Amino acid sequence: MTQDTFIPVIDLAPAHTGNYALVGQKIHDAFVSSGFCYIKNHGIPTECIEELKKQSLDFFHLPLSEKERYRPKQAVRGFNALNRTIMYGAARPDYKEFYQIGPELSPESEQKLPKNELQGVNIWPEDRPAFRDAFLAYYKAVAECGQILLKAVAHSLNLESQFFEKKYHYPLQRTQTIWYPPAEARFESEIITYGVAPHTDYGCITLLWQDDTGGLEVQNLQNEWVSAVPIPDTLVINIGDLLCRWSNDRYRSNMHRVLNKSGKERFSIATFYDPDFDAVIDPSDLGLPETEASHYEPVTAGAYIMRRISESQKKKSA
Ligand SMILES: O=C(O)CCC(=O)C(=O)O
Ligand SMILES: [Fe+2]
Repeated sequence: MTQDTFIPVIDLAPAHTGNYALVGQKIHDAFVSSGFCYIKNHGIPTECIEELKKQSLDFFHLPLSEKERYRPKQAVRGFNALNRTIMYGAARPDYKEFYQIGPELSPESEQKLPKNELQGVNIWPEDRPAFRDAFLAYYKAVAECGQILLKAVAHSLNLESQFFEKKYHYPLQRTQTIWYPPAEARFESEIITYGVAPHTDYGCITLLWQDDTGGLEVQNLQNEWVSAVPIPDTLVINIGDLLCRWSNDRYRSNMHRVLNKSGKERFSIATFYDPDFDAVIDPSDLGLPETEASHYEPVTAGAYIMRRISESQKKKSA
């Protein structure tokens, strides 16, 4: 299998006009093998991406003491400095800085949900309204793309196209702009310092925009690392452990990592587009044939994601 077929480029254009079948078939083929694809015609305007990139790089280039004013009070929202986060199982913290925002619920919606740490308000640099505007514009645009994509994913699993919509009333959407500083010297020691250490994502679906630097690598079926080379005007899409579980292991949540060997800074925007906190994730929803047992008990999306986050924190302090 060549790299092109391992991480195929899928045109989302038909799905924008309601034709999910064609896109769904291609998504199915990608998600059963690599769990990754690129999508073109994702619908997010180039200016929207470029503006968030500009605003974010301006922010990341500020002195650390200035950025630290926006460090998280809760739910990892705001600015997270280098060495702040460590991937589960990793020897060292990730060599990246990131700024994260999440959903802000109306008081009525908040009341409907159990109190949880993923809820909260976003943190914004008060003197940078253009940063906030760019972030929120992208947040909305990428959610629209996510909704269309999920209709195609529903089709790919022989589910009605509204299947995911019903589980995404107030989605757990976390969007991060990520800055990987130039890091050549980091390869001299025997323990590699990853931009992001090898991992699978926790949730359902990840939509990633990456600049032209390169560095994202995905494990192939022989457990070798292959580059997810930057392709202009595309997003990289991958599934996480929760959709793998929901699909009763039909779809693969694949290992990936970031190694910024370029000697230059790298910039990406990751969106973890996950269901409602109280959405029940049950493989039986697929309408499994009698001969196929469900591999997993039902679990709520929020409980599952919180458990994965806290397990990772336990390993960090162990
Ligand atoms: O920045 C990237 O290319 C990927 C980041 C990633 O895999 C993650 O944050 O989970
Ligand atoms: Fe990831």
